[in-house]
Amino acid sequence: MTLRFGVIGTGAIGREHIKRISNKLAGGKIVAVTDVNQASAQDAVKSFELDAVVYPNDLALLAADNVDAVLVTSWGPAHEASVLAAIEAGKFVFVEKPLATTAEGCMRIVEAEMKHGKRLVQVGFMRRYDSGYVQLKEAIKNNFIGEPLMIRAAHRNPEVGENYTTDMAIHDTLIHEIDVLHWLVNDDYQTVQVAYPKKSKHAHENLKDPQIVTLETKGGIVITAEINVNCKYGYDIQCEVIGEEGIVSLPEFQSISFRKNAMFGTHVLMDWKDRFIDAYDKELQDFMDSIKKTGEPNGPTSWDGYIAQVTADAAIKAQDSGEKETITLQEKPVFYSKPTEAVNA
Ligand SMILES: NC(=O)C1=CN([C@@H]2O[C@H](COP(=O)(O)OP(=O)(O)OC[C@H]3O[C@@H](n4cnc5c(N)ncnc54)[C@H](O)[C@@H]3O)[C@@H](O)[C@H]2O)C=CC1
Ligand SMILES: O=C1[C@@H](O)[C@H](O)[C@@H](O)[C@H](O)[C@H]1O
Repeated sequence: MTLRFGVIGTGAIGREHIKRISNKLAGGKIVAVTDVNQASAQDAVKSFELDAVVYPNDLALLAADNVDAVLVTSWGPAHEASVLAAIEAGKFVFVEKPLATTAEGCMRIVEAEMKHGKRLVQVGFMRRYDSGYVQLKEAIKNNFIGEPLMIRAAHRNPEVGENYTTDMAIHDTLIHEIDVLHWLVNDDYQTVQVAYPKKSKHAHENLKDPQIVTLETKGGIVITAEINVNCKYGYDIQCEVIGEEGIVSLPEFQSISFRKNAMFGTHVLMDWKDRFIDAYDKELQDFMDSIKKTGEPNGPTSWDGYIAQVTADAAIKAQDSGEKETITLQEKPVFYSKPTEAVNA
């Protein structure tokens, strides 16, 4: 069975996912596309030689009988409405982060999905599929370093545009650490605080960069995450878990080493699209395979999207207050507690 996809949003990541579903992965086909910028949707069909219909909007696309699943890859503020409409239409949804831009919006999706009665939605938190993070999780689970005590993480981009604002460091960038780090240690967040070191001369006038975010988990683990989006030298993701008996670290992205001009070194990636390329492939392949196998997606859930948004909201509050802010989650519904495959365990 081929899963027939409609794509809502044919910008940067929408096109990346169109390419991988059409040319690389097994079991999916793009049959419909839409974008508020209709020229972009038409261009995607032409550029990727898709046998797909261009629809004027998400609702028209969702009404098409031959669409089994949608990729929601539009701008964050548009996600909630498209995801709710897709659930209403009974279609499977792969939605890029954020699930919705408010915790209330995420909760509306959670409630709609529970009302539907089975899982339809997977959120694009692809790091859970990255082999480095998977190895870290295995090591922690197997007690290789004893109880984890601290995590040091960094999310560095070479540069960002003028439209990148201080709060985006949380809801656009840190959101990946927010999701993957509590999953890594199987714990919940309790508090968050944000500090601003000396500002980089490369940060534009209204952007506070870098930022240091400190998260404490209920189990007492202290996480410090550096967000540094003008680091200049590359796209660099770091994670080190310090345990009672040892330390485990995220592997560096593999690249040849070189000896040249009196230097020994290795290359650092510049583009986020390359760093997690395997993880993007795996998350979408898993989305298709698990739907075919079990009738439900297996990856990060709407509840995971809700956790990320509540935590991001508290972190944004902490950016303004300078105080330690409490992270208060509602109780996890049984609906999202059933055991799933490894990635979500
Ligand atoms: N998982 C990851 O690593 C990444 C996730 N993202 C997320 O993916 C989403 C898209 O990001 P990009 O592709 O970088 O943005 P983009 O700006 O390149 O593309 C977004 C597209 O959505 C379209 N759009 C906006 N509202 C729409 C609506 N209501 N209906 C249909 N189309 C609509 C825009 O016209 C644009 O073509 C964002 O939520 C972003 O946070 C982006 C990059 C990486
Ligand atoms: O989601 C993403 C982008 O929005 C963001 O701009 C990058 O910094 C992230 O690492 C990437 O994964």
